[in-house]
Amino acid sequence: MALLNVENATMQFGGLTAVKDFNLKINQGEVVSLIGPNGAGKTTAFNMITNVYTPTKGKIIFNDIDVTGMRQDLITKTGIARTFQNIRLFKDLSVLDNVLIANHVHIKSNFLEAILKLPKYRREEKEMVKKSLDLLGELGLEDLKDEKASSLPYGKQRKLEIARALATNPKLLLLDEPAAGMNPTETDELTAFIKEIKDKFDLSIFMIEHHMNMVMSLSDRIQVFEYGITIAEGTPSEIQNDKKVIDAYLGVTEDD
Ligand SMILES: Nc1ncnc2c1ncn2[C@@H]1O[C@H](COP(=O)(O)OP(=O)(O)OP(=O)(O)O)[C@@H](O)[C@H]1O
Repeated sequence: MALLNVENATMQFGGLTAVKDFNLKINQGEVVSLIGPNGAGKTTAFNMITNVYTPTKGKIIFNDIDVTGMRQDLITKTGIARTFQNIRLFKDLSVLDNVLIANHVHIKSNFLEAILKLPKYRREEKEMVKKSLDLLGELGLEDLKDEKASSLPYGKQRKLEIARALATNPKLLLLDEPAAGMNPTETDELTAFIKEIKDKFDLSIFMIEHHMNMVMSLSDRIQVFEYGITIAEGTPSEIQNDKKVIDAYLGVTEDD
């Protein structure tokens, strides 16, 4: 059984069908990318998987669990983490605090134990700080731990956002346009970073991205959306040579 199975997921907003009969399988260790013109429904597909929107039809099965319509924090606990098109950080908090907050999804102490700072909570908190520092170390961000998130250069903010996602111990990482706003050098660096974390953390990845060099170099498979419908799927070379895709998208994209 694939790690992620999306079966006929459909999302309607009033009279608009943003995504229709979306089917996707991602196996353990695979990188799958979703491409398509602006407004094709890519982010909506992510939003159905993470239940920002509950699909109007269809199912999302992750790791043999039906997560369709499940509370977002519980979906995170099953092992799905995501980043957003527009970076979402606690801008006034430090790098370390940003990761610590994400880590709290796994805290076991109850509310009272936390409020009263009972020994169990204090012990857990100490472990969380250590885990967060270790993670920052593995990602090469440890030196920045005390910096305010908003003071980091853009590329580092992206990495911090990914670090926050990794702090929840995901099996599947969803990246929504991770290279948005990056120049070719930054994009290459991010591509290498994603390859590195994929291996280090044993991840499967589902990514939306417009930078075609990055998509082609990272993806095992690519799925193409147009007007909420899958018009093609295949390996990078199959997609690059698909006439429908060239007409709908590749021919007109602003590439790097
Ligand atoms: N909450 C919503 N309510 C109504 N319509 C929505 C909502 N979210 C998305 N849509 C519509 O669904 C369609 C798909 O949007 P979506 O953001 O998923 O596209 P996208 O492929 O991610 O685009 P982009 O590349 O520009 O991010 C668009 O027509 C959009 O206006």
